[in-house]
Amino acid sequence: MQIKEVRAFVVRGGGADYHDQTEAHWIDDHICTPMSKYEEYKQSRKSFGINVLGTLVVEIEATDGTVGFAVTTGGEIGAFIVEKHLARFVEGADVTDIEKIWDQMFNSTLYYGRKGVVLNAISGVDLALWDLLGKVRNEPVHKMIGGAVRDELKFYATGARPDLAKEMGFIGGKLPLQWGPADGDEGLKKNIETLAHMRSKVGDDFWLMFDCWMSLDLNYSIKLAKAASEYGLKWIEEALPPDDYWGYAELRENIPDGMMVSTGEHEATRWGFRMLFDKNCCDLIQPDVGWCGGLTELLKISALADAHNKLVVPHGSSVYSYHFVFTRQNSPFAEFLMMAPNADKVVPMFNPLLLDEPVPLNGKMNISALDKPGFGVRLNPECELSRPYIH
Ligand SMILES: C[C@H](O)[C@H](O)[C@@H](O)[C@@H](O)C(=O)O
Ligand SMILES: [Mg+2]
Repeated sequence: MQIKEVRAFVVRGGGADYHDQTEAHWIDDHICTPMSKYEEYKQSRKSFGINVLGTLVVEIEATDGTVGFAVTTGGEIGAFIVEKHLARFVEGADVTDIEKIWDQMFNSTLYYGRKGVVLNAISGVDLALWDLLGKVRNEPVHKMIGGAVRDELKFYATGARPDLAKEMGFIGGKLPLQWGPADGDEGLKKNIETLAHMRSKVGDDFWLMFDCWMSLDLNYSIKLAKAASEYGLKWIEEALPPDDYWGYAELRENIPDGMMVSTGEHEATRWGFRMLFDKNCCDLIQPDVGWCGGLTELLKISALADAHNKLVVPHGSSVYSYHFVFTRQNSPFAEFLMMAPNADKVVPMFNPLLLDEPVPLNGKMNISALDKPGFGVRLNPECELSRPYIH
């Protein structure tokens, strides 16, 4: 069956650009970033533009009227790339031409893409193609990529309240790091006090992790890891900027035994992840399927990781990662981002953009929750989309 049309829309306020929150929210409350060295950008990540892109919605319609769609972070820039550049490789192709379309999208944008928002746009088209194929074949995506290797998936929760996450049945809690090098030893002490306080509330067996969101330097990362090991930190996440492969390799050589180094959510393509493996940067990679190149590329990244004995736990991206994680032996658990403003209840991750978006119940999800064609979700008609470019 042929593809008739590709359409790219934008929408603000949560959704796939989950940092784009309109009200007070833990995810924008004094979280340490590479911009935290600037006082004016310390309190709020929105102040330096973490939510500047907004959500990109990609719709792909087949000649029989079936429509597949996907959402990712990309906004108007992403819509421009989809409509003005990528659409030409999709329209007129067969719904099964997923590999060829990916290769043409990647190679045609190589002169200005390779990573970042171009790969977000490619990922959005790729995920929409998988959704369309599933709807045409009346199959959930997980059944088209090898089938589930487990009936139940366990989740850890990312958010400000690991203590509440434990009560909700999650296997662990990932805390956003709040103080960085600019806050000196005083700030490092506060980070450890937060960890110690949470450890006292959750007991010894519940996983606790720090998400450092690219904000540290190597010396600080090693000091933080060593101090945090007393409180059983399971992994230190994205401590350094994504391109500092050398720093990650040195961090991994110097962290306490038993602690893991994770990174990858802002990495893209099999080549980017090969660098992480070849330089021994990490124990666990966290590609975002909406940013790394889509499902077609994540399958390649996952196989490479498996050959290097690395775990693949995708950065939280709702149904787009759940279908994948269920089908991979080296993806034994998943991330769930707590998108309630106080991290005190479970709400759909891409709220309010998707209808039928499954969420973990008691920290777990059964494969039956994904038994709908494609990725099994619908766009919320109450979310007003706009189409900034038409090709
Ligand atoms: C909580 C972190 O600061 C980020 O907001 C989050 O998007 C990401 O790093 C994660 O791993 O969930
Ligand atoms: Mg992270």
